[in-house]
Amino acid sequence: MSIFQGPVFEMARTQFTTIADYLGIEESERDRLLLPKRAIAISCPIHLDDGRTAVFQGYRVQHHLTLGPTKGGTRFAASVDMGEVAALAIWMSWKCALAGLPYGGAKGGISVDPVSLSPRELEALSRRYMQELIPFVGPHVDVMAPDMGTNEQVMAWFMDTYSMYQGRTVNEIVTGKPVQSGGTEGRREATGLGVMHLAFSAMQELSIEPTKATAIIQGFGNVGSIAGIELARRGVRVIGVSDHSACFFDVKGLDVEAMTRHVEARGSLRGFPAEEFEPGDLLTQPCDILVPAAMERVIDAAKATKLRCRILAEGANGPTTPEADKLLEERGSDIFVIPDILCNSGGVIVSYFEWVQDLQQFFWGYNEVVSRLNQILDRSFQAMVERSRRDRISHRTSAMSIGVDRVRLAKQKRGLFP
Ligand SMILES: NC(=O)C1=CN([C@@H]2O[C@H](COP(=O)(O)OP(=O)(O)OC[C@H]3O[C@@H](n4cnc5c(N)ncnc54)[C@H](O)[C@@H]3O)[C@@H](O)[C@H]2O)C=CC1
Ligand SMILES: O=C(O)CCC(=O)C(=O)O
Repeated sequence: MSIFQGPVFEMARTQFTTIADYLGIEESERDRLLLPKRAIAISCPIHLDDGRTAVFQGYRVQHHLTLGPTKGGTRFAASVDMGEVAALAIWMSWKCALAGLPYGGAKGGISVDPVSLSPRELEALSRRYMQELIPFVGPHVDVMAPDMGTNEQVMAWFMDTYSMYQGRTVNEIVTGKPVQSGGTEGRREATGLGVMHLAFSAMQELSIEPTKATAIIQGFGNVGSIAGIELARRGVRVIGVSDHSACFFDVKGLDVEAMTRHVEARGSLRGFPAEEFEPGDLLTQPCDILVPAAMERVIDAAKATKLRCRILAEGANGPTTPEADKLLEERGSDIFVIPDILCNSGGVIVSYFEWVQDLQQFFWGYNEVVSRLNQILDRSFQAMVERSRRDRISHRTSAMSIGVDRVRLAKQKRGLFP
């Protein structure tokens, strides 16, 4: 029985089969491309504040080693298991290849609700996780970054733990660190900035005037809040916002800056002074730009038939199931999908810039980071749109096939040890 199980892994497998069929990849080559090279499971014991010892299950999956080190975020969430992490690592591979980054994909995480831990327990768990993974990571082996439930502070603890072990500061071991500790300008904002930039590219394609456009955002953490702020700053009316604790909808527009301040002060949107809305109905309200920026699989077949957005900007990884994808394709071109591996690629692109700066000990300014980020996003967006038009395929099939093809060609050129 495979160690990679569950609906999220099955989704990554189904998507890959669609791409492999489209690219005409032989059956014999498919497992080599899809199955992760390394999958590590660890147990992380820590002392809780009440004196008890608790053991948390952690994972790290490194998908392929063909193009360079592996790269990807670390997720702290109750849902984390080997299957979910493996799917996310596979998606990282196609994402990095689409952006032209010299990485294979990786992802890791701990099965824990980080909100249930005290600050001291969170630090202990973060440090223990990195410590257990020291034999399997390195600046030229596998480079972690933030994902759901982790942030700049967790990255600083990872870097410090690894550096103490090495006896010197090794900034390049993780990205997404605070600027004060070897991080880059722009990484904290990068994923949300990329979502906004690509939503603007899509609006241009559809001749939508941004100052007349509306947006709905599900998930108000790093990705969702920054995407919301950046859209609003450029004149888009954000009419719907939710997180795990509360949901708001107002056609007149919501004050996303005030919402961000509320989350910074209180940890979530709970208690924000506005009228609450039924979260189950948020994604299907009419809007120009819909940004799922929380969990996987929130747009299933039932939701797909009811979506009333013009642009689906996938800030989250894997928000749309393959069944929903089929239905969206059947609806023709009425929804412009910006698939996750493109839409949220701003994060890993600026992580790449951070790694390069750390290796060189030579740091860039914010404008340089954003300008280089936009260049890569524009190149990927154009490549996706052109291939999709040329071969009459969906944006997801187009974007993923560019990524898969690049990994496959690199593997073919390197050959197999006889
Ligand atoms: N942080 C990054 O740089 C990147 C993140 N992503 C993806 O973006 C998504 C969000 O990640 P982050 O913003 O970093 O995480 P985060 O931990 O900063 O925020 C997650 C947000 O989702 C909300 N949420 C959780 N369950 C929800 C539910 N059932 N309904 C509505 N909201 C819910 C949380 O309350 C929180 O506001 C994930 O899919 C992640 O893999 C993708 C690329 C890069
Ligand atoms: O910044 C990175 O290295 C990875 C970010 C990430 O986890 C993702 O793109 O899903």
